Amino acid sequence: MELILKYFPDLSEDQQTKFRKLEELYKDWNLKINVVSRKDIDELYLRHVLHSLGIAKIQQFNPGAKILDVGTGGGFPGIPLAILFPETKFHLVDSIGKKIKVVEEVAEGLQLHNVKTTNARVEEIKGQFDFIVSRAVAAMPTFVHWTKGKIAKKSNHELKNGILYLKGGDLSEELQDYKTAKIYNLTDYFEEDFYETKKVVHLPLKYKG
Ligand SMILES: C[S@@+](CC[C@H](N)C(=O)[O-])C[C@H]1O[C@@H](n2cnc3c(N)ncnc32)[C@H](O)[C@@H]1O
Repeated sequence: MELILKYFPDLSEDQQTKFRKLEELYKDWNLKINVVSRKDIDELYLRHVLHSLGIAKIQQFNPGAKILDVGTGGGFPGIPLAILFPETKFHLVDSIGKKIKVVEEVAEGLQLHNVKTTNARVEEIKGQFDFIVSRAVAAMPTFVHWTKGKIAKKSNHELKNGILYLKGGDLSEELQDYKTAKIYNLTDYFEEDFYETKKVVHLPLKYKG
């Protein structure tokens, strides 16, 4: 938890309580349904919470904005971001029912009223969003295909509406068709090592009316 405060020192008491409680909830749920690997659960704050919050160093979400987390798994990056931006609406989607069950329970346990969950493939999700966030789900071409038409036209954020994706490795081949993609290195914002996933890719997408 100290790790979160090191980079996000202005958290309210309520946000701090939620971030603290999150560990207990995940440890409990992980005994029943394995959503976070055993090694990772001991490093929950570094590998999952702080890592997810890396997106917030690139873009602060506005109150009322709508964010879609595709392939959220156990709730990453969506749950930590929903604690950090309580006035922003998060829709967390995963195609595996038992993972969404854990996310629902965690969101309820933390009383995160800004989180909605759906057990479905993202291709089936209707509606439009300011940003689509994700980590470790699919290569960019597949991801762009799945999320086509889901970006809202009106933008009032610093970055253009689009995808914010936590990624690692050499992305040159994967991003070769996306000239407008910009890569941010998490090492510019954090001293900690995020293992293989050290980048946030911002891909602005063409607006749809
Ligand atoms: C490797 S896990 C990553 C989970 C989480 N984002 C994280 O980083 O901890 C990938 C997740 O994407 C989900 N997924 C894959 N394709 C999907 C699709 N088309 N729609 C929704 N979820 C999908 C899988 O069910 C799985 O839970």
